[in-house]
Amino acid sequence: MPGMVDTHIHAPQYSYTGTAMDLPLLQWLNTYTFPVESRFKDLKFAHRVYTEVVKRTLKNGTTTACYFATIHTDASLLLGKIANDFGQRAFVGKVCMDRNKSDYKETTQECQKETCRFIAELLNKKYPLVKPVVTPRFAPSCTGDLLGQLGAIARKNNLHIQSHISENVDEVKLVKELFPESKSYTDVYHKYNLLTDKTVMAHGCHLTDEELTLFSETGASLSHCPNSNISLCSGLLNVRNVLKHKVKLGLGTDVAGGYSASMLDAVRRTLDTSKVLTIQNPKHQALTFDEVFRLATLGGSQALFLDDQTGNFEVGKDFDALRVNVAPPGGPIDLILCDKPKVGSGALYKGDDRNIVEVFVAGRKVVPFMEPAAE
Ligand SMILES: O=c1[nH]c(=O)c2nc[nH]c2[nH]1
Ligand SMILES: [Zn+2]
Repeated sequence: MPGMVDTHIHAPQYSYTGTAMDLPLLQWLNTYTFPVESRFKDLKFAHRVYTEVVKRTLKNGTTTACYFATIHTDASLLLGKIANDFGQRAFVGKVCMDRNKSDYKETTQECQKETCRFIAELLNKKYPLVKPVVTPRFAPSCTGDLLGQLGAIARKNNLHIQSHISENVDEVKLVKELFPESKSYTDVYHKYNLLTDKTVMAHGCHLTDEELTLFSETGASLSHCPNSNISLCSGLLNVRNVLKHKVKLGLGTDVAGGYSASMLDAVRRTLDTSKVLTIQNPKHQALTFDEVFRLATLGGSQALFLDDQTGNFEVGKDFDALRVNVAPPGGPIDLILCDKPKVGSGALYKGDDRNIVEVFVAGRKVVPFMEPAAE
C-alpha cells in the first residue's frame, strides 16, 4: 500500500505520550508541554527522543511526517538530520513563540533571527527529502509583529507553513481577545500572509463555514487530528463539511495531544469521530473506510503540497510504500475470512506495526532500519 502521511506531529512530545491526558488544551500546554519542550536545549536529550520518534513513526508506516520541534534551533536541526539519516521524508519546524507566561519563549527578534538561521542551515544540508517549515506555534503564543515577520520569511523563501487553529473553544475566545481587530481566527493568519497553498493548520474543529471558505480560496489545508481532539476534549471536526468546502485535508497523530504515533490509529479515530457525528445527527453521512484510507495517504500529500511526488502509485511519483503482511506469525491478526476486497480494511482496523514488514521511501528500503551514515 502507499506510505502514510502524518501531517501534524510534535517530535519532542513523543517523550511523554500517553502520560498527560487529563487537562484541556491551554492548561495542558502550561502544565505538561512547555516544561518538557524546554528540555530540548539539551542536545543529548533531544537526540534520544528524536531518534525514537523517527524510528517509531517509520515502523508504523509514516513515510512522510510534518514535525513541530521546539524553539531550539540546534535541536531542530538535529531532528532534520535524524529524519534524513533514517530516510524519512519530513518537514521540520523550529517552533516560534514570543508570547508566553513562562520563560519558554524567545524575543521577537531572536525568533526571527533564529528562524532564518534554521532555514538557511537546514537548506544548506541539501537533504533530498527533509525541508524546513515556518512554524508559528499558534496565534495566542505569537505577537502580531512576529506573525508578520514569519509570513514575510515564508513568502520570500517560498516555504511551507504550519500552525494550529480553532482546536478548543477557550483558545478561540483567547484569540478574539488578543486580536480584536480580526474578524476571525482564520483572519488573523490571513492578515499576516500565513494562509497559502503551502500552509497546513492543525485541528480546525470550531471553524465557521466562512472561515472554511477562506481556507478554500487561499488553498490552505487542514490536518485532522482526531485522537488529540478527543483526548484533550477539544471538539469533533466535521470532515464531511470540510470536504464540502473543497478544503484540502490530511490526517495527523498530533503526538502528544494524541496518545498514538501510529497513522493506523489516526485512520480509526477519524472513522470513530465521523460515526459519533452520525450518532448525534443521523443525517450526517459518515466517512467510509475508503475515504479515510485516501485521507491518510493521498489526502495528506495534497495537504502538504507534495502530491506531485507521493501519496499513491501513479507513474512518475516516488515509490513511498509499505509491504503489508495481513497475518504474520505472532502478529495481531490470526485470520480474516471474507471477500478479498475487505481484507485491506480488516488489516488496517486490526493491524499494527507487526503487519508492516517493509517500508520504502523514494524507492529506498528504510524499514527494517538502515544503519545511519557515519559522521
Ligand atoms: O494539540 C496541540 N499541541 C500543541 O503542542 C499546541 N500548541 C498550540 N496548540 C497546540 N495544540
Ligand atoms: Zn499540535
